[in-house]
Amino acid sequence: MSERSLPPPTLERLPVYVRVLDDLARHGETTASSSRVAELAGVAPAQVRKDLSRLGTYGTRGVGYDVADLAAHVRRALRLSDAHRVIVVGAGHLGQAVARYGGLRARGFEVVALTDVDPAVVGRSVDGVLVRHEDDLAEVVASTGATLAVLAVPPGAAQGTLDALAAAGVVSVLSFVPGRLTVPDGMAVRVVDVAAELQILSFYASSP
Ligand SMILES: NC(=O)c1ccc[n+]([C@@H]2O[C@H](COP(=O)([O-])OP(=O)(O)OC[C@H]3O[C@@H](n4cnc5c(N)ncnc54)[C@H](O)[C@@H]3O)[C@@H](O)[C@H]2O)c1
Repeated sequence: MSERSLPPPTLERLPVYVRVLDDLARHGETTASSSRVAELAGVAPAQVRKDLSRLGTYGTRGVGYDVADLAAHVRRALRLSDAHRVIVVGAGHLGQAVARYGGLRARGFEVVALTDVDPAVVGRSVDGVLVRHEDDLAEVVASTGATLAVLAVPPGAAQGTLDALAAAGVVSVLSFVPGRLTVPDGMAVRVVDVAAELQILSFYASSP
């Protein structure tokens, strides 16, 4: 199976495997069985074997997987071997928090610019990264080589900025904006709706 056509649930488990394998490597473990990876990832061992076989990786019977090789393989499947340059669109509360989050760089994502329309923030720097005017988006994408964007604008500005990102050549967007978006052709958008997630949790938190 081509990595382009991995089932979404498998794709969503891959970052968990990367974290688990990195932890094992940090603790000096060079090989790991599927059961060990499964235990640390909170997934069934058969599921781990199935996910990894979809990437064309198979452990050695009685030995397991080579931790470093497997981590490199999963990273390649996630295209994490290349450093990804990220633009944050909307330099408000959330956009600035994302740009300051050191965990992104640690995982291979470099925030290369923020954009905004508010003259109060355009020209400022957030953790050493310049806030550019949204009107310059195409030039910012071209000059930085960014392929990913984080969308953190008010809902009313979301569709326009998403379309502008597509026109500028950005192919993957993580959106924090609640509500429906029409995804331009050829673009992948993942939406994190914090309030909706909390609403789901409220179902578990309250007694009927
Ligand atoms: N703050 C949170 O905890 C949180 C949580 C979940 C979701 N969200 C959502 O994330 C988005 C951002 O939230 P926030 O709290 O950072 O808002 P914010 O008002 O602090 O920031 C939004 C920024 O977007 C800028 N902006 C407006 N139009 C723009 C455009 N066309 N191009 C570029 N920038 C533009 C504004 O000038 C502002 O700086 C909102 O849609 C919000 O609903 C926020």
